[in-house]
Amino acid sequence: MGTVDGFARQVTASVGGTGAGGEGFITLDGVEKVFQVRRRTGPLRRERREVRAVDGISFQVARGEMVGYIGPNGAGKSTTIKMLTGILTPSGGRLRVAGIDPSRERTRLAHRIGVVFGQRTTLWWDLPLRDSYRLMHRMYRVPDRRYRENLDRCVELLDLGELLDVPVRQLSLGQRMRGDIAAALLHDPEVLYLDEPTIGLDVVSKAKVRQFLKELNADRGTTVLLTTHDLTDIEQLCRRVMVIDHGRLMYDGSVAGLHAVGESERMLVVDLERELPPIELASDGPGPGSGSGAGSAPGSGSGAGSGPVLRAVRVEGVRQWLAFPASMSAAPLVARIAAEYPLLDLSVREPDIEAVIAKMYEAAP
Ligand SMILES: Nc1ncnc2c1ncn2[C@@H]1O[C@H](COP(=O)(O)OP(=O)(O)OP(=O)(O)O)[C@@H](O)[C@H]1O
Repeated sequence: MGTVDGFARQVTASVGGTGAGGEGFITLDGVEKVFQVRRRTGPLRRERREVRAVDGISFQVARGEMVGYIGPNGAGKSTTIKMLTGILTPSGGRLRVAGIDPSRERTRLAHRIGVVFGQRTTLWWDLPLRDSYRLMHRMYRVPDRRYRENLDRCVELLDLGELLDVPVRQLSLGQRMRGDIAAALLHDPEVLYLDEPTIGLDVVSKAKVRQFLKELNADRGTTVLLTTHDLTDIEQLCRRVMVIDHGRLMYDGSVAGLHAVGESERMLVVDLERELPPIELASDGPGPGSGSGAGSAPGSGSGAGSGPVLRAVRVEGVRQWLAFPASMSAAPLVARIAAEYPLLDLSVREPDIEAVIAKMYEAAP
């Protein structure tokens, strides 16, 4: 752990984006959460054990920021969010959201925050969406006009028109998620916590949710803290990302910086017109097979002087998996491949969070 701690200090110091001085809109200062758990160790014996779910985390988020909060399973993400909503009380440290201590003034804070837990719904299972929203209107005492405006906006942007009279239990996961996001926004919260908002969604639903969040943040200046296992969510939505592992902040900085620190790789998966030797492209020159049309057979050489920036790591018939540094833009590589190889189809795969974090550990001094 010592090495990793040293590494964490190094990356947060060098790439960190918390900004010194002043109080953030969301501020955590040495926040801890320790759970006491009992475990049966024999027929009559029970052992008490401490789980340090959050272990001294400090960061600040400015008003209007959209920040990714990522980490492997059990890292402490949900526990942090629960403390930020006031559901859980920290065991130590100081925490403020919009100047409010969440666990002490949970009700007051509730009017200023919205929460979406992707794995659970805040909607009433047997009621149509419209009725759940009416109940929330009353609960949060949202002025009528404001409520109607917010509802109309969410219905339009989240494409909920056809679904308002459908009981929640009959909605698909993607429809329910959009319904939940609308529910979290009816009272105009200044902060939105999203815990896995795209989990289990298909590509189209994910795109809808992401587009909506982008617009929400841009138009309304809503501060967003986003927890996800999908790095594409982070790539598309957040300029800043924090990584936690074992309850500690491992990294706080840009998404590109995360890839650089973790030396992670993205993958282009290409389908070619015919089987070819493994593709390799050098960073500073035309790829192999220049002048090749569909009829030529490009070789696997690379430009002089530098190593390959993209290389095939797997070949199966006409399909090749081409790895390249995740900090690089895929666009110029795609253009080169399309120009130089007989390309039929192509997709980009993002590295998963576990792989990026594993690389961070490997890279730790
Ligand atoms: N109520 C609880 N009682 C005891 N331990 C808990 C409790 N809630 C969480 N933990 C433990 O705290 C640690 C962090 O859990 P948490 O749910 O915050 O992780 P996470 O990063 O959100 O994980 P995931 O990505 O799997 O949702 C885990 O070891 C978990 O088992």
